[in-house]
Formats: sequence, structure tokens, C-alpha cells
Amino acid sequence: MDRPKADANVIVALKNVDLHVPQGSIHGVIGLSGAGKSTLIRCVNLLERPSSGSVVVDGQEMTRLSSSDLNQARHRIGMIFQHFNLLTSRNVFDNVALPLELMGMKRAEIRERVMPLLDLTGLADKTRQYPAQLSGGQKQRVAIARALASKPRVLLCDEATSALDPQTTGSILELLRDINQQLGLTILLITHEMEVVKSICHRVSLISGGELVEEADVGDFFTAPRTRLGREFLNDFLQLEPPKALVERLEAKAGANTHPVVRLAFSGDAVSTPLISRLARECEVDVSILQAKVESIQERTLGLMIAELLGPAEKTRQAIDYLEAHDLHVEVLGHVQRDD
Ligand SMILES: Nc1ncnc2c1ncn2[C@@H]1O[C@H](COP(=O)(O)OP(=O)(O)OP(=O)(O)O)[C@@H](O)[C@H]1O
Repeated sequence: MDRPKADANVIVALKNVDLHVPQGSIHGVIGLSGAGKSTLIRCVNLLERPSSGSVVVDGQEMTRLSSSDLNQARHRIGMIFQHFNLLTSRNVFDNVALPLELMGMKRAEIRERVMPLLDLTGLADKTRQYPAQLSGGQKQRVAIARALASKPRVLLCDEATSALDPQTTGSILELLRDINQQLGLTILLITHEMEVVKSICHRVSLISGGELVEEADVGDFFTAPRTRLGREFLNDFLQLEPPKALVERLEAKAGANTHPVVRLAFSGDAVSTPLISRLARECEVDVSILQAKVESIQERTLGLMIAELLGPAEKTRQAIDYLEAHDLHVEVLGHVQRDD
């Protein structure tokens, strides 16, 4: 959404957004509060109409459809929300049946469509219960079943797990992953939680101030985010920051008597190779490990470490080259004065 006019009363919620989500993939959009996530996802089914630009879903240009064609097109796009948005006066079955009733489907046909969805979402024993009798996770399962009722090609998830505890979040994400795999459903989700991105997304876009500032495969994003905001999200998630006392001593530039503090990220073969001891042996530097963590991100194992490289400047420079030559991502966080 692009509003080129400079007008104090106009809020530009999105600008120059170019996002392509391949069919069958799970794509996450992550950003801070107010970044434009909800606006972006609501543009996909035109709950929010962009002032310019185009929205293509399953080959169909959404912005040019008549209102009845748009209605039809929306059947191919399911959506779930943070607060579930169920009708409290309807039981589980009738909530899931609602979109089909609105489409004019016959009762017997509705039953045939709804019962397998309640099975799929683990609600077969809850058909006659009302939302007030359900947990948050169960309510979101009802919302997922309802979103799937019209056999959509795309599922939009607007902070779908933000109101849930971590364990329930895990089970809902697992359900979304199953649906993606079993039904080949394309999923676009927005979230402020890295855990969600890590758990189920294939690719991720980072949104800030209404603009997409970074996009990457999830494994790459968790190894080496390219923007400062990406690194902040990652650090918050990993809680891998140098100790505060050290941060206070960090200087941006190397001096005559300083040594570098580095953040190392490694994946693939590098995880199982004893690179640090080789580094010490071959480059003649000492390595003081300040923090380290190994994370499993989908099929990949990632190692992360914050370390001080101790030795003469020339040797520590060689050590960094050595690490980079072995496919580690090296970020120099700063330099600290030598104590010796
Ligand atoms: N109806 C509206 N009227 C005016 N401004 C709006 C409206 N909806 C959103 N905005 C503004 O647009 C910007 C993007 O909002 P949006 O809700 O898309 O952000 P978000 O990333 O989803 O945030 P959150 O995670 O807090 O929901 C914000 O500056 C917000 O204040």
C-alpha cells in the first residue's frame, strides 16, 4: 500500500511492499507492534484495500474484482485471528458450519464437510460444546476448522497463537504444519514471536515502519540476519548477548591494545567440527567462550557463540579469516582493552 501524497492526516501503513509467497509454503512476517503486520495480512483478502498496488492470490488479481467475485475469491482464503472470533451463541459444529451456511450449502452436505474437519482439528468429541466451555487452544482449533470449511487455498493467520500459553502454542503450530503438509495449503502468518517463525515457517520477512526490510529462508535468518532489527529479534530470542560488564567496555574501533569480541554462527558440518580447538592450534589465538548455544531450526542445527579472541592483532585477524573460510558467520561486536 503506497500513499505518495504528503498529508499530515494520512497514515501510511505500508509502503513499497513486495511479497511473494510460493504455493504450499509457510511464510512468516515478523515485526514489532505497529509495524504494519495486521494491515499487510488484511490486504491479502482485501479486508483492507490498498490505495495502490496489486494483490494476487492463486493467480487472481483481487483489487479488480467486483464485490460478488471478491466474495467468491474470499472462500479460497481462510483466516484465523488472535482472539478466535467465534460466535458465542453457536456450538462448535455450528461455528464451523457457518461459512458453508452462508454459501447456501445443504445441511447434509455441510455435515459431510464439517465432521472430517472436526476430526482433523481434534474436536470430534466437542461438537455440541459452546465456545465458553472451551480452552483457548480448543477455540483456535474451532477457528481453524471454520477457516478450512470452504476449502481455501490460502490460510492467513493473524497472531494466531499470541493469546495462548507456550504448550498450547506448540500444539496449534503443529496442527498448522500438518494442515500445510496434508492439504498443501499455503500459509501466511504474522507474528511478533520468533518461536513461531522458528517452529513452522519456511521463509520469513521482517517488517518495520510499513516496509519489508529483510527476507530470508528461516535457517539463514536465524544464522545471519542482515539488518540490525533482525539481529535484535534474534538476540532477544536466543538471549545471547555478551555480559553487560563486557558490553560497557566494548569499543567500536580496534586500538593498539585491544582484542575482538565476536559472535559466531555456524551450521551444517561446522557444528560437528572442533573448529575452536583447531583455531587455537592453527592460528595461535586463545578463545574465551562467553556464551554458547546450539539450536535446532527445522532440519538444521545451528551453533551460536560469543567469544573473545585473545592474541596479537595480526593473529586475531587471521583467526577471523580462518573462521570465515570454514563457513562460519563472524560478526565483530567490538573490541576490548587487553587486561595484560
Ligand atoms: N484503522 C486505522 N486507522 C488509523 N491508523 C491505523 C489503523 N489501523 C492501523 N493503523 C496504523 O497503521 C500502523 C500499522 O498498524 P498495524 O495494526 O498494521 O500494525 P501491527 O504490526 O499489526 O501492530 P500490532 O502487532 O500492535 O497489532 C500503525 O501505525 C497503526 O497505528
